[in-house]
Amino acid sequence: MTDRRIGLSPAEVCSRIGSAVGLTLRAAPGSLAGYVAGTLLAAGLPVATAWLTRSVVDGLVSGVTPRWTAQVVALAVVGLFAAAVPAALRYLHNEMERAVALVAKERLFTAVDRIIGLARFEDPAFLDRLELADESGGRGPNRVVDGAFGVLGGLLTVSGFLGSLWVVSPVMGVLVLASGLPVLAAELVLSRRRAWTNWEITPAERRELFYRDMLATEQAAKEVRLFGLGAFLRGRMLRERRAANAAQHRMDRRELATQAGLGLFSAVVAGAGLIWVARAAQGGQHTVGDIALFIAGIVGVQGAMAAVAQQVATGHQALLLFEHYVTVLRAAPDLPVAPTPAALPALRSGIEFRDVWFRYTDAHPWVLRGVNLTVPHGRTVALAGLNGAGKSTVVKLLCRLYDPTRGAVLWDGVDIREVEPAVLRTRISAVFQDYVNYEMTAAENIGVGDLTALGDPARIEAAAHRAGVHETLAGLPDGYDTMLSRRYHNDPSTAAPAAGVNPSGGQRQRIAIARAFLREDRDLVILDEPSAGLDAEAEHEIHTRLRAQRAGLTSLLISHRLGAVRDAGLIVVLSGGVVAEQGDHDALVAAGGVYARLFGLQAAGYRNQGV
Ligand SMILES: Nc1ncnc2c1ncn2[C@@H]1O[C@H](COP(=O)(O)OP(=O)(O)OP(=O)(O)O)[C@@H](O)[C@H]1O
Repeated sequence: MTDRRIGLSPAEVCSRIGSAVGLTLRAAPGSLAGYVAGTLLAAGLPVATAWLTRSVVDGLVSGVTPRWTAQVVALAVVGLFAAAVPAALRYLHNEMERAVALVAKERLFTAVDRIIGLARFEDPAFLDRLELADESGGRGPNRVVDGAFGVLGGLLTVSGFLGSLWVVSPVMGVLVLASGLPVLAAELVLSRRRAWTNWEITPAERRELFYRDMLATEQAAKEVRLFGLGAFLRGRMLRERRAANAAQHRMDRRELATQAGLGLFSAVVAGAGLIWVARAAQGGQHTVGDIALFIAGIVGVQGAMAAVAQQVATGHQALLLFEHYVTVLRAAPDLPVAPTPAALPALRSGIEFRDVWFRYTDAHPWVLRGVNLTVPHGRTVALAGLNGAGKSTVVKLLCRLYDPTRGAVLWDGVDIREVEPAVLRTRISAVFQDYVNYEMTAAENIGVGDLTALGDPARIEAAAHRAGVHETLAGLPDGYDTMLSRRYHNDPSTAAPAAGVNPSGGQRQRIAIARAFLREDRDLVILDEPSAGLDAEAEHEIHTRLRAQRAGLTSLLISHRLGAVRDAGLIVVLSGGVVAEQGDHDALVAAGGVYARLFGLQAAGYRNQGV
């Protein structure tokens, strides 16, 4: 996924055009049919105008007949179509664009949802590609369709006008056609360059978005104001914009120079042709109608050739961008999936880390260096250790958000890599250290823990009760339907939408715990710092509830407050990437190691405060 190549082989071009047309056909078949018919009709209209003009002009010179009158009427009808078709095409185009964008987004984010682990979301090149895929998936297919049928229509116009030129001078026809080839080649080079520029500026544009968020979101507003970061962040944001602008400016200059050169070249060819035909007409070789036809022909061929080149370039650029979309859609799984996944019966014996080594990438240091650890069925294991010891990493490996670099995580002896990741995850309930605050209603914030509970207020309230947050949520302006965000209204269509609220840190933590309570029937409960933001009373209360909740369940508890872990049947201390100590509280205190030192420090802190 980190491939930054820009370019497609002819086979890839055909396959991508097929994908884009297929996507459009599926999303908007009626609009596509109308658009193709309209494009081809629009292509024939200028040629029909030129030929009819010639006949009308010659008819005027030679005398008015009923046939001449019919030609005048036909010219007027063609004019009517010429006026109406572009507007109809624009309408159909917009219809197609909206329909295709919807289907493309659905497919893109279904593919993103299939990503098993987290590593891809930490790969800047993938994130750049995803950004372009989202952008090009919406408009890309339409541009490819525009390009493909625009080229077809353009070629139709070119051949029609070539016929006109041929009548007057075959040599001139060939010359004008040949003069279009450099235009086509130059436009192709430009389109490739523009696609590269888009790829090149995406990192700057993503960083610009980051600074924009820092400047305009409530989460960052406190620190930005207190630390006076506004000008600093604004400067950084504008620096990224300037870098992107500079790349686009270079591209625009290149395009301007190329197109000015091409325009001059076309003008010279057209001027030479005009002088030649005017001289020939003076010599009596051509009629007035011939001259009119020649002028329309040369302008038409050059205009249509330029339009074809432009369409080829736009289509080519759209294809190159569309490639990002196709690449994300067809990406190989980020973590290996077993061809025939093993069944995952209810946990009976326990979960084992067997000689697990792990680093986030080859460029990162080892976090775990041969961890051997067992979480026995029906028991609570507490994980302790200093900041950065690897406790949350153990949690991520358990949920298979990464695979061990070496060694294995076994569920009743079955390597979790052999199991369907979605099945494994249905067996786990978790409160992550960096749990999510969903900008949704209170009920939804809890209900996302188990989507089957979303329409079941009784279940949601029961979970909130147990997390000790029911009174708070029931007392909100709209009860459980209150939006837990002040950035969005719940229902903006109502005359006075209820105000959203920002829960306190501890309330949010209780909501995250309620979410985990919804999944109480799972085999494994993971609690990574579940009470870090709670006051002492709430912490005591929550731990009592969690203890009751965990009774008989298999659980992994991480907490820096060692008072909260002392009751765990087994306490495991991670240090230096290995299990440095393990045992129950008394054994570890007696051993006088890392745990005893940390516990002693915390206990002394409380004693010194006279508690
Ligand atoms: N996604 C990541 N990519 C690279 N390194 C990471 C990533 N996540 C964590 N690390 C590194 O791995 C090490 C272990 O981190 P981890 O979060 O597992 O520690 P922890 O024991 O949970 O710490 P804490 O007590 O501070 O929560 C740290 O050095 C951290 O910088």
